[in-house]
Amino acid sequence: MDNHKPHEEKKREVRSFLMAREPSVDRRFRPRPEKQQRLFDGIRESEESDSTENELTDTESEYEASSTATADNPSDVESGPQVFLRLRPVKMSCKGYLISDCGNVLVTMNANTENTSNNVNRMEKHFSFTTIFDSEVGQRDVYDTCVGPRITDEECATIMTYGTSGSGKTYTLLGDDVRAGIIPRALEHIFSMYSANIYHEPKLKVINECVVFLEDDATIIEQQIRIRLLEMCPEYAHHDRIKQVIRGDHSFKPLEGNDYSVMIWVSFVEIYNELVYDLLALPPRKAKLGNVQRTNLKIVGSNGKVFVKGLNRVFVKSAEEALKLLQLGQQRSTCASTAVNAKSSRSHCIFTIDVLKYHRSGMTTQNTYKFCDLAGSERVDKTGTIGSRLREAQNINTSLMVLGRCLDAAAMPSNKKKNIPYRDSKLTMLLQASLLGKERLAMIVTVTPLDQFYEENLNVLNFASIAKDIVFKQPKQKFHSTRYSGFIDPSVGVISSEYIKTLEQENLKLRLEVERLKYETTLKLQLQEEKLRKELYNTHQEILASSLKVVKDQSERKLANVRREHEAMIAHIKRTHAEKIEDLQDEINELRDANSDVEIIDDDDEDDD
Ligand SMILES: Nc1ncnc2c1ncn2[C@@H]1O[C@H](COP(=O)(O)OP(=O)(O)OP(=O)(O)O)[C@@H](O)[C@H]1O
Repeated sequence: MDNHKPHEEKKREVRSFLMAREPSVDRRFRPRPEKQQRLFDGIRESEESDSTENELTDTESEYEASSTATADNPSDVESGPQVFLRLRPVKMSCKGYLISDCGNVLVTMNANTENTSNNVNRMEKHFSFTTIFDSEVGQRDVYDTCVGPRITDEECATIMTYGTSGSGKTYTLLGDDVRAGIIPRALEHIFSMYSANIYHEPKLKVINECVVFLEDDATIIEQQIRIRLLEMCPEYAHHDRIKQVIRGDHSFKPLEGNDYSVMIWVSFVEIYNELVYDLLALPPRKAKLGNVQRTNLKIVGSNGKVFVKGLNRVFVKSAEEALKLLQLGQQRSTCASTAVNAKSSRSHCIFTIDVLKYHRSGMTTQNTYKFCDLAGSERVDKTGTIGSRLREAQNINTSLMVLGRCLDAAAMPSNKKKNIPYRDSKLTMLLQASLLGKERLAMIVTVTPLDQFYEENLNVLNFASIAKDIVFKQPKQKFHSTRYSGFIDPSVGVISSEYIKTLEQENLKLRLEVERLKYETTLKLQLQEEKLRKELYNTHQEILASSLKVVKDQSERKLANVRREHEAMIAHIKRTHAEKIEDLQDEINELRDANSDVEIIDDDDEDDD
């Protein structure tokens, strides 16, 4: 149970460690307030009756100020981010870190001058948390305290792990093959909770932070993307065992009711050296896993919504599929061996689970769970980091510093609130919704309780203390209006008479609509037929007229030719006959002449006789 009450403005003024300070800066020249103030004035007011008052004067103020003030109103704390502390198991216990008797305050003190660069850090400090998980606390309890209630209550939440390199951030989120982390548990929890109403087709999708209904061809494409990515995933041999372990650890209850359908999508994004990459990007066909071309994606802000443009959201049907994709993304993320962690994450990674719940009323609620594995803060001077590791570390530290500034601005009392500098880093841009209090924010701070990390741990704890002071309004649930009647399966569970009535009305409406459409279609067809017939007749007439004309012309031409030929022939025959007549006349004349000669000769012959 938490004991804080973030109400007094004075509380912030008495702090001496709000931000992690660069030890090399000479603090003597820092600007100081003109009016000197006694450090614990604000605390004494609320602690008048406290008998331990005098013992408090040589410690830092954080714990006293908040713990005493908040005991009477714990509900106030619930409205801010929850900040948990998890201590990594170490071989040798270290006296510098102690958990107070009340169980939610970490007391640090280090007399060893080698581990601290200034006197302030050597002082005893008290840091309070929502809950502290000692090194013996297992993954199950961490999940049940930090994440489980958010999922059971169906609240959007961002869960981020923050700490020095090697302190167990990735372990807390992912776990190992035996001790599942909070993400596998969350996936099992979600799929168990909605098991009866999981819809196995990607019909609704969040695109640019809006819920969109997918047509059949888009649904097929989404299924193909899902199958292709799953084919690339490494075989997750331990899944069955992990599933059994998780089910043994928790008893997730299915939600009651059947008047909704649920579709679940996952996405995985990496911020490396201030560039944003999609860890679930689909490679071009034939490209191997290692050859995936990484494209830097843009973060877009529109109408108060911030999203990564072109980020692949993948539809999943089971916790196993989602885990496979998580592993695939994990393989693609940037990690390297450093002085403190053999497999150190060199980037910030955000794994997002979107639960789209379509209600029969036509409303869709969107619950988003973001799991953010922040890269470890690092003292580059101590670890001797060089080259590309140094550049990574500088980028990591810068974005964490901006996150700290955002938390600091968000923690300001409302009358002193400044603009929160979200835009100063990609990480804070993406976490804007949770930093504004629109989504629940839980921060799991991981610490390796060893002397050698004392100063880094103090920075981390200071950072956490800022987050603890933020007060948010109650987060709102995201609603979308999307109509699609295909989701509800009436065969599931008991059907209410109201539901049947709605369906009958819907049915009647649809029948009438079908009749109306039929009538309209028939009318349209008839009109079209008539028009076509007319067009056909006209065309036919035109063709007939033109062919008639052609035939007429041709026959006239032929007739004229025949006539000419006949006339020529008659003339020729006439000429021939005239010539023949002339010849015959000539013959007749000759014969006549000859006959006249023969008569004369006969006369002479008679005389001779
Ligand atoms: N609570 C824990 N219980 C058991 N082992 C742990 C715990 N915390 C961390 N470890 C182990 O410590 C090692 C480093 O942890 P992890 O990789 O999670 O660190 P990290 O904080 O993510 O570091 P980095 O920022 O460099 O990526 C891992 O081998 C992990 O198994």
